[in-house]
Amino acid sequence: MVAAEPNAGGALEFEHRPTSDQHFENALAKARDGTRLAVADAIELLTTGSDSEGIDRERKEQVLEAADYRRAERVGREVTFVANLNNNVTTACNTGCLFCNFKDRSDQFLESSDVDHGGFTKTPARSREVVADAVERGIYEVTSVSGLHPALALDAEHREVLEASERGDLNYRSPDAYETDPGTYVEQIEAMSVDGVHVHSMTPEEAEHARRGTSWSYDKVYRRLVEAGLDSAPGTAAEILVDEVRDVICPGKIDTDGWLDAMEAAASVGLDITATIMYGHVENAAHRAVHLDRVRELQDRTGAITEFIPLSFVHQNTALYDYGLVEDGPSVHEDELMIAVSRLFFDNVDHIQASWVKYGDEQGLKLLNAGADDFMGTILSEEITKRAGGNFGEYRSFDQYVELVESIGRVPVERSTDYRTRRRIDGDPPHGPMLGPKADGTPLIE
Ligand SMILES: C[S@@+](CC[C@H](N)C(=O)[O-])C[C@H]1O[C@@H](n2cnc3c(N)ncnc32)[C@H](O)[C@@H]1O
Ligand SMILES: Nc1c(NC[C@H](O)[C@H](O)[C@H](O)CO)[nH]c(=O)[nH]c1=O
Ligand SMILES: N[C@@H](Cc1ccc(O)cc1)C(=O)O
Ligand code: SF4
Repeated sequence: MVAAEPNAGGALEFEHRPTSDQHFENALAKARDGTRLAVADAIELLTTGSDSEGIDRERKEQVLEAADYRRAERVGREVTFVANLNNNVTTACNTGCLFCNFKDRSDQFLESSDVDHGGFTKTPARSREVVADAVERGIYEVTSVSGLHPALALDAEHREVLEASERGDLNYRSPDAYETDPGTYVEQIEAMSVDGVHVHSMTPEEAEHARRGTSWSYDKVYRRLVEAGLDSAPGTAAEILVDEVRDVICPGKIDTDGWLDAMEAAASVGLDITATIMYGHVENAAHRAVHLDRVRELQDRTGAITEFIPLSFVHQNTALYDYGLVEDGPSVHEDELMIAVSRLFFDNVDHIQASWVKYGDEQGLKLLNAGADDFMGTILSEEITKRAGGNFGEYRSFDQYVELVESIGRVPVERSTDYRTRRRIDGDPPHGPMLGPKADGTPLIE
């Protein structure tokens, strides 16, 4: 046995408790034979049995083995990755999520401020330069998620509504007040759409910011963004899709139903979406299990989720840690079980990602033998994890990818964001991307 989950509810009194009337052995049998798992089964598997404290090593290995078997059966031996760039537009954000150290309070960005905050805002022209440089080097996807800068509006029409509003509660301020103008979401998406690059952007929280002060539907917002060049939407801002947890860690964010509505709207206008869970803070295994169930139902309704991405909470520089609400992030055992149970629970999502920026190489490889089959992308730049205290780096070369994937006897495969195009990588190094319009096999990083 190993130590109990460090933050399993802690001092917080939650309605959802990590117990069930299912038995671990029954849940494992269901998982092995591919029967659709219930929330109670997921609780048993995530806790290796809710009737005893701590994680049982032998049972954990049984769960990981079942997940590895399911992965092989479902997607085979390929491990995929994408040649992408991460371009965060701004760190200005007043939402105040207690797990996030990416953000800087927006008044520090005012023309009149002389505070040195270390954050940044990019104009659409600057975003275009950054993306154009990376496209020239061979990337074909840009992921862009940002703080909810008060000057950001969906488009010119939205800006007019916000400028005219007498309401003081809209988290809006004219761009002229700031040192750097981020433009509108539409301008940013248009700017980042360089030479057919796939633009992966606009989380549900950003979509909400892009309609504040109006009665516009999420459909309308995503439709407008698709016109501007948006190709798919990231399912971050999910955190834990149970409101009693959101009330603690991100009280300023949209609630569970809001997140689900926004994702469903993105899917309804034809966008692929991803889904995430950020785990290992104040929540317990029951919350994780309910979260998986809500995402699985969303996928039953939409079929639009290309991959599920567990995001291991990085605790070091966060308010949750400073306030003593958590002592740590998730343990290695919790990370492994989160990946494995995601694979076993999702009979309707093909791909489970091991995010190297969160887990590092060594553990990332282990997770590829515990249910995961995707190893993220090259990203080239990273601020969210780094600012929270993570230290697994900011970029990856294709040569590194090939070496890592082959070291565990699997097949390295370059993929497009939507997984519809794939290329097996073999032959001698140096390796570089081949799938994008300007990708000619030249290594991104030498
Ligand atoms: C920083 S936000 C940026 C986009 C937008 N502001 C939003 O909240 O949707 C993107 C995601 O990063 C993840 N994140 C932030 N801080 C983190 C941390 N300390 N550890 C792990 N993931 C974190 C969260 O899942 C969050 O939804
Ligand atoms: N593209 C992926 C990323 N990109 C980096 C994120 O934007 C972010 O900085 C970080 O993950 C913070 O939560 N990250 C992934 O984990 N997976 C991706 O596919
Ligand atoms: N790119 C991934 C994961 C991700 C994106 C942004 C993040 O801040 C964190 C994770 C997605 O599609 O959702
Ligand atoms: S997670 Fe997003 S909304 Fe929350 S504080 Fe960070 S940047 Fe702002």
